[in-house]
Amino acid sequence: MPPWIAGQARNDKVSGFLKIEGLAKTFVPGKPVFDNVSFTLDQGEFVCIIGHSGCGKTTILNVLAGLDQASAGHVFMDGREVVGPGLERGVVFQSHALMPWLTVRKNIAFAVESRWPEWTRDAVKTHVEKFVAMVGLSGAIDKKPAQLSGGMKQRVGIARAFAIQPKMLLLDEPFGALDALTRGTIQDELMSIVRETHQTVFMITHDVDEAILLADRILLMSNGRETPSGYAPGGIAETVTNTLPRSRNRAGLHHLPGYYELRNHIVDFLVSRAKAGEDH
Ligand SMILES: Nc1ncnc2c1ncn2[C@@H]1O[C@H](COP(=O)(O)OP(=O)(O)OP(=O)(O)O)[C@@H](O)[C@H]1O
Repeated sequence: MPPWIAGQARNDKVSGFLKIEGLAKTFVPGKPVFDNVSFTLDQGEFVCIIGHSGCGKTTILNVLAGLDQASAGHVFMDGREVVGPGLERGVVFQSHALMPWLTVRKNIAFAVESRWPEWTRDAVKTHVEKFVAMVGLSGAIDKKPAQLSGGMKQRVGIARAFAIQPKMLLLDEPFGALDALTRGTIQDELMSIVRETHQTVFMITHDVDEAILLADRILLMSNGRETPSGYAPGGIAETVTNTLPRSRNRAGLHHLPGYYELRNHIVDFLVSRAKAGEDH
C-alpha cells in the first residue's frame, strides 16, 4: 500500500479539534446522499475534500458551518456541539454573500466589528485595509459589490472570512471564480496565513493540484449510487495523507518526488472509483 494512504476515514479515531461523527443526510427517504461520515481535524490542519458533483460536499460543509442540519450524526468543535453558525467558524461560499448596499470596506468592517466590538475605529480601519490589500483590492475598497466583477466579489468574501481570523475556515471552492494568476497569489497567501495563525481549514475543491498544494490530508468522497444489491449511499471512501514537504510551493510542486504518484492516485479515484464504489 502506498505510504500516503491512511486507511478508511470511517475507522479514524474520533479525537481532535473538529470531530464529525456518523453524519448522514437524506432528502429522499431510503436514499441518503451520504451516511456514516466520520472524520476529525486537528487544530492547524488543512483538509481538502474532493468528489464528484452531487456527492454531498457542500452539504457537509454547511453542517460544519451550522447552516444546515444533518439527518443523523454530530459535529463537535473544541468539545462543543455545533448547533448553529458562529464567529469562530468563517465561511467562504462559491457565491460571495456580500451585503450589496455596503462598500467593500464596510462589508469587511461589519464582520470585524462584530468579532471585536471593543476595537477602536482606527484599529478596525487598519485591519480591514490589511486584508483588502492581501486580496489585491485596495483600489476598490470604497466600491459597492455591484461595481465589482465576480472574481473581485469572491476576493472580498475571502478577505472578510480571513479578517475575522476564525479558529476554523470553511471554504467552498473559494477560488473557483478567479483567474489563474489571482488564484495562485491567494492560494499562497492563504497557505502562509493559516500556517502563521494555526487556523484549521476545511476546503472543498475540484482541483487536484490545489488540494495537493494546500492540504495536509485529502478526503476522497464517493457518490451515492444504485448497485445490484440496492442503493449504496455516498461517503468518505478514503483519506489520503499528503506526504510532500510542507514547505512546498506552486512552482516546485511538479518536481517533488512522489507528486505524480499522489496526483495519479487521486485522479484514478475520481475516474474509476468515486462512482463505482469499490471502497464504500
Ligand atoms: N434542499 C435540497 N433538496 C433536495 N436535494 C438536495 C437539496 N440540497 C442538496 N440536494 C441534493 O443533495 C446532493 C448533494 O448536494 P451538494 O450540494 O452537497 O453536493 P456537492 O458534492 O457539493 O456538489 P457540487 O460539487 O456540484 O457543488 C445532490 O444530489 C443534491 O441534488
